[in-house]
Amino acid sequence: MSPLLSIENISKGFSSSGRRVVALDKVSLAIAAGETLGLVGASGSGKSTLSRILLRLLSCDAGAIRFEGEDWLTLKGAALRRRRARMQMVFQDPLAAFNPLANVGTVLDDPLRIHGVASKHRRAGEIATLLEHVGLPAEYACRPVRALSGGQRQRVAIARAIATRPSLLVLDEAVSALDVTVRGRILELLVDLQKQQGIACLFISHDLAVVRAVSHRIAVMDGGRVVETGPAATVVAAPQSEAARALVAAVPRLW
Ligand SMILES: Nc1ncnc2c1ncn2[C@@H]1O[C@H](COP(=O)(O)OP(=O)(O)OP(=O)(O)O)[C@@H](O)[C@H]1O
Repeated sequence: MSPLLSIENISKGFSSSGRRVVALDKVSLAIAAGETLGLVGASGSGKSTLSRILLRLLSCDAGAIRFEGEDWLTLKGAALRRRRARMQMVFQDPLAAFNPLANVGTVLDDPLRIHGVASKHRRAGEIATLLEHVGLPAEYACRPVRALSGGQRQRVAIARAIATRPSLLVLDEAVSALDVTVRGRILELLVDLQKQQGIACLFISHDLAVVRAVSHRIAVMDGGRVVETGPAATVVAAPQSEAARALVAAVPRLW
């Protein structure tokens, strides 16, 4: 069976102060339907560049991406907008993605309306269900986003991401700004959602402990390349690359 997502030989360079920086060098990865792939690497290894290319926020120099059987990088206009419903994202700072003056109900109503997920009279019920999925009471729909805690905002960001019934969530440092207890709860929520709804996830973080908590497989990036891929437990217990060994050594007490 072909994977849900396949990233094939993606390369990207930047020119910075007259110097050429190779951010990605022939990166290839695949994610099966319902699978969580953790993408981990030190700062500057190329993780965010890859996620921006995947989300069509940045173009690449070479390579191809297939998503749900389509050539993802050549999709344009209305076709791309339609297909975006199937690949949603959660970033580190949800306030940057929301209108902070909006209330939670509006934040969740937008994707339901824009992508035609639910008719007008069904949308309030759909919003209540989304809030329930992420562990928030239905009355939170009336609260302004800016009045929520960081963890609650990230729950709303996750609810918004799953509103369009995606097959893939891209989570880029999605729990990095949260304190340890809240982070643990959000990770539990993501694992539960992934199990209940079978959504595949690309979970990007510099923190191996966080990636290990949610991922089936882990890919390790270093200097713009994927240097190791394997089952999460194997990569953590027996890292093969220098980069993976360094990441494991950074969290020694966990295993
Ligand atoms: N717009 C840009 N202009 C110039 N260089 C860039 C640009 N964006 C990224 N880079 C460089 O590309 C490389 C990869 O950066 P990237 O942000 O993808 O890494 P990262 O693994 O996500 O790091 P971090 O965890 O710190 O965000 C780095 O050397 C970075 O300096």
